[in-house]
This record gives sequence, C-alpha cells and structure tokens, in this order.
Amino acid sequence: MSAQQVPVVVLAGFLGAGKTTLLNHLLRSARGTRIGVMVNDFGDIGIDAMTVAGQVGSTVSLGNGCLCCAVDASELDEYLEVLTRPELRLDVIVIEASGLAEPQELIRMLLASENRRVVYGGLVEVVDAAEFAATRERHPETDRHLALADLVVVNKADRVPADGLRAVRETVAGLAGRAAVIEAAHGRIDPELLFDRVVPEGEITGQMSIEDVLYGDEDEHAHPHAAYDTVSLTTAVPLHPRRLMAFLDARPQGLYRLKGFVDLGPADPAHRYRVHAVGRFLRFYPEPWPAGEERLSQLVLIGSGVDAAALRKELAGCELDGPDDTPDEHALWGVLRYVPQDDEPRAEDELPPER
Ligand SMILES: Nc1nc2c(ncn2[C@@H]2O[C@H](COP(=O)(O)OP(=O)(O)OP(=O)(O)O)[C@@H](O)[C@H]2O)c(=O)[nH]1
Repeated sequence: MSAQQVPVVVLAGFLGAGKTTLLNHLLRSARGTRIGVMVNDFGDIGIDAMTVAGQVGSTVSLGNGCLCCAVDASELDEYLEVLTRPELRLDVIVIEASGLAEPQELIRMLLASENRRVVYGGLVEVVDAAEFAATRERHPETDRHLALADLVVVNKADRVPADGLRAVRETVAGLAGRAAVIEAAHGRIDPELLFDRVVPEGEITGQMSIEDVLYGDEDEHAHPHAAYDTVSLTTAVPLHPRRLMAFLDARPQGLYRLKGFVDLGPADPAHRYRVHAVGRFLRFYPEPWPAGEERLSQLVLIGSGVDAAALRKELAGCELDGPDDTPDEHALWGVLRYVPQDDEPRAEDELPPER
C-alpha cells in the first residue's frame, strides 16, 4: 500500500443493527485519526446523514437509493475523489452502507475503483444480537455477508441475556470464519480494531477469496431491496403525541424500520424527538431544537409487504388539525415511556461532540 492511499472501510449490517451509532462512537473516540464518512442512506430523506457529523466536515450523503444498486461506480468514484483530496489528509474513509445494501457489491466497486488513492480497508458487519435469529431466518444472505466480513460486531449486547448472547456469538463466529467477532453495546468498540484492520492490497481476509468477490455467482444474490418498500414523510404540521403512539403501537408487522424526527408541537415546544423503531424496539430521544432549524417532522419507514398509501394516510391522521386539536397535558406520557432511562445511553450520547 502506498503511503498516499486511504483505506476505505465498509460498515454494513441489516436495518437498525446499530451502524450509525457505531460510526458516531468512532467519530467521537478516534481522537487524532482523521475520518471521512460516506453515508448511503435509503429513502428520500437522509436521516443518517443528518445524525452523523464528520470530524473533518467531510460527510457526504450518497442520496436516495442504495449504492449497491448503482449500475456503475461513477457516483462512488466521484465522492471518493472528493474525500481523497490530499489537503483533507484523511487517514481512513468509512462508508456506512444502507441497511439493505449488498456489501459484496460495494466491495466490488471499491476494488474496481480507478482512484489510485484508495485501497479497500475491509468489511465491518454489525449484527443486532436481539434480532439476529429472526433476521437470519428472513434473510439467508446474512450468512454470506458474515463470510465476507473482516470484523463482526455483535451489537446490542445489552438487550440479550448472557446465554443468548453467547449463542449468537458462537453462530456468528461459525459463519464469519477467520474474522474477529466482538461484542458491543451501543457500538462502543475500540477504534483501533477498525482502523488497524486494513487489508493489504490484493488480499481479502475472511473465508472468501478476492475471486469470489469479483466473480462470485451473480444469481446467488437474493437482493433484499426487492422485498422492501420505503415511505418518506416530511410535514411542517406538528404531530399529536397520542395519535402518533396509537399509530406506532399498531404498526404493521412488516414495518421493520422507522427513523427520523418528530415535532410534537405544543405538547413539547422546546424539543424535537428523534425516533427509532427496529422490529418491536421503539425509542424516542428528545433533544433541543437546533437554533434556527425549521420545525419539521421527517420520517423514513422501511418494511416489506406494507401498504405505503395506508401508512401515509395514517401518518397524515397524526397531524394536528387546527387550533382546537390541542394535546392535553397528559398526551406526552405515552411517548415518554419510550425515552431511555438513565441506564441506557441517550441519542445525544451517541453523537459526536460539537466541533
Ligand atoms: N439497546 C441498544 N440500542 C442500540 C444499540 N445500538 C444502537 N441502538 C439503538 O438502535 C436504534 C438503531 O440504531 P442505528 O445506529 O440508527 O442503526 P442503523 O444500523 O444505522 O440503522 P439503518 O441505517 O436504518 O440501517 C437506535 O435507536 C439506537 O439508539 C445497543 O447496543 N443497544
């Protein structure tokens, strides 16, 4: 590897596994390491890009859609070109793949990149320990992703009992071959683990050879997107907390992931609420409205077999309907039940410090 080459690490894992959380931990704790970030969000609104703040001001959102579906690597190359400018002096670039990405495709694109200043730096797969068995059942390709990984982070260790965690770890280790497998809560891994695992040129660790990655059987790709729909919603009308909770409590089984920010209007004018749902897991993280920020609710919903029109209609029904539709003083309680308690980090703890 020449001295000028910047390793590009791919950070992948299924929807909601904790990629953004881990990335923010890295940005916060990798003092001295200059990290460039590319976020490959899924949906019209770049929620992830809004919640990742690069240390060097080099956060680039790849915009709508999934990078692994791009027909050619031109967009990726364009962004790599920007991030590898010598004046940025980046030590490493991390691409956070969308939760529905096919990491093999991303790796292929990186290996095929004509940018001489980058070198593939390995695949980090984040696994949600609590959802692992169910995700694997629905997505057999999980096994193939783990086989490609150089480092697997079994995240959300705090959400499963010790024996369950051990079982997940053993299964993951069996699938991940020679890759390192570590447990983490809230993505708190030692940054050295990631940045030292730069793969020497021409060699990919793990069980698959470089030929497997480059020329692997295309038909094997059961591409997860086909089965998933994304619904994005932006509204300047505040939402009624009680109706929002009724919607969330009754959300359809297929609606696996929901993320974004909501404005609860007069129920709490001082805060916006960051919201995350992953499977049946639901959390709200209140945070002061950033000064000068337009008060919007922005949500991305991802699921399979969901009725997009019905979801839009239900969400529209959560909007406050004129001055008489005012939430009473108890309306916020349902939301507050899902705000993490003191023993669980709040979203702001997972964000990098202000620069
Ligand atoms: N209890 C617990 N919650 C976690 C942990 N890591 C992440 N979370 C929460 O899980 C939710 C999803 O985390 P994200 O980091 O946004 O997940 P992601 O993989 O980036 O999600 P997508 O971009 O949608 O694929 C958020 O509410 C996080 O706060 C963890 O280790 N334990």
